[in-house]
Amino acid sequence: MQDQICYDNYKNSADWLQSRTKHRPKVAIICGSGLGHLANALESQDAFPYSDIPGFPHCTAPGHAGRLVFGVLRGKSCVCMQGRFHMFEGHSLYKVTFPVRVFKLLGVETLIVTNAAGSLASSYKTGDIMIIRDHINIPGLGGFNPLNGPNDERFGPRFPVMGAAYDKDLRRLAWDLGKKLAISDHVQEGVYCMVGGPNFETIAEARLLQRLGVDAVGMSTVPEVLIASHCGMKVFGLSLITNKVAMDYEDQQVVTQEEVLAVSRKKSHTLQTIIMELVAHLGSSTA
Ligand SMILES: O=P(O)(O)O[C@@H]1C[C@H](O)[C@@H](CO)O1
Ligand code: HPA
Repeated sequence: MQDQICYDNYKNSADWLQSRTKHRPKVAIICGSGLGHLANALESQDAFPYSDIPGFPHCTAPGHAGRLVFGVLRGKSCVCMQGRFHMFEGHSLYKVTFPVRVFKLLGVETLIVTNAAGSLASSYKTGDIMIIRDHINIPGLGGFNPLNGPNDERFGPRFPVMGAAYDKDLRRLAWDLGKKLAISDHVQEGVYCMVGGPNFETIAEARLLQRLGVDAVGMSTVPEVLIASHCGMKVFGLSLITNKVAMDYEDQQVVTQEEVLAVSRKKSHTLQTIIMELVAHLGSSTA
């Protein structure tokens, strides 16, 4: 594979970071579009622009600040990606997932992924939070997979099982936290689908995805989850529903990226609260 990344590149990046921060995080959080505010809640921060970190790609998507922030969240040492990399930016899937293997080498055990997504499930409302139960990988079904190419056994097996990628105990904990925080009316659990983007779906594509059992659609997350699961990390994912996907030719609702960002910024508070509570409970008997 032309631009597959070798072990030494991940190691070089991990060593560079370890020599510049005292934090030794067990938890990594990837902040989706408009959700990077969460990183500001970290205490005792050490922050690095992606452009300074060896091997890190450049972040070009709107609403993604492009900084890696180490710090303490609810008493736990964490590392937070304030912005992620997407396939539609022109990055290879190896680059999109580069930070996840760096996190593995830093000692991270749990990956929390977040994203903005459009809903196909008729019961979902804009502003709802969806706990990701499972995913459909449309680029993956077409052969675009960050695990393509020679397998490095130091990270994981050639043919990883993906049927239980989203940790059951963490999903249950998030449900319980939703009840405790009295926000369960806004919490859903469902199937996320990654499409390549950057265009939003046609009406025919939206109808197809709905028939496939997709509850929410976006253009990210799945590559990072594949790499994290491959190397044995626990994974937990949340989608913030920023819009309803148009399903009808008469539908007047036209989604724009400005709307996605505006809704995610406005509604990100609930998502941040769930993540902060979840992190606080990590390591307890239920997580
Ligand atoms: O990083 P995320 O997934 O939040 O980025 C947003 C959502 C879609 O993937 C894409 C278009 O809205 O940007
Ligand atoms: N489709 C794809 N990606 C998205 C959407 C959508 O409707 N909303 C936010 N990200």
